[in-house]
Amino acid sequence: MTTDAPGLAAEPLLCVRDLRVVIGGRHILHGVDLDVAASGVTALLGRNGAGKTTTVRGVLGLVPRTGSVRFAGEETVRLATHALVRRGIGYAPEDRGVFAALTVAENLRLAERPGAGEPAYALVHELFPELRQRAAQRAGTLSGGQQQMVAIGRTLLNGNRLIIADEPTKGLAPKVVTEVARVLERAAQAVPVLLVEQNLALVRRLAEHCVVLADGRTAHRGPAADLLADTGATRALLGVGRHTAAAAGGGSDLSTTSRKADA
Ligand SMILES: Nc1ncnc2c1ncn2[C@@H]1O[C@H](COP(=O)(O)OP(=O)(O)OP(=O)(O)O)[C@@H](O)[C@H]1O
Repeated sequence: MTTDAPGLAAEPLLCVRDLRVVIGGRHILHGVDLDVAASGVTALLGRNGAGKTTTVRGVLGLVPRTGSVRFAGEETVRLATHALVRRGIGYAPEDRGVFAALTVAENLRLAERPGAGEPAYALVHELFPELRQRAAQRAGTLSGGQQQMVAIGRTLLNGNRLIIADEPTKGLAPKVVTEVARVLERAAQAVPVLLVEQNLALVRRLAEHCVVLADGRTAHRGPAADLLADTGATRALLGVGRHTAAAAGGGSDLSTTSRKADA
């Protein structure tokens, strides 16, 4: 199930093969295969502790890794993080990384990257007009959804070719999850997104393709809709039944059905 790229018509933008990560002598990833489509949203799923965040860190060169990480046709596994960032990978971390005491405009200004050309404020404001309206507002006073707009807006400023969003809905109320879904939907119109997510309703709404990790390995790859329609597969791979996987709105949170391995 993991040898080719099921469901991807065009050459993937990001192509990860046999990614392995060892931290402090502990084998965390044992061979992750992952393709990110050149458009739209690809979801990275798995129970708590499956290795999703470590995979993202491996792709970004934030942890020592082996295997192959091809980005836009170039092998990058030996590149340092700053070189990967320069090649156009934008990262929106799990905690959003927004500076609460700074205004929206200041948060965006801090994300400008020298050498990346003119910052794409026009694109950011076109996708998220609210960020222009709230330019002078302190980011700490924004809603969770608006803060996510800032986090994603920053990744769009520098002409990035891929955005990695790490659990953007974690800990958010259902209404805010809907807001974040709209943010991601708009962002994915401009740039392909790799979405690490536990909320299956969001995955159902946004993602065409998905990759499921289990115990540091790729357990499944294919169209997201097919996986979420398959009760047996969602139960086996993610530990949830159909009523949960198919639910609309902000529910279907994998993190409520499995516990952190290290908790
Ligand atoms: N720096 C580290 N040192 C030791 N073990 C680690 C380290 N980082 C992650 N791990 C372990 O590796 C495994 C995978 O963790 P990871 O955070 O990648 O999983 P995840 O799928 O993102 O989980 P979650 O959904 O809970 O965020 C877990 O057992 C975790 O405890």
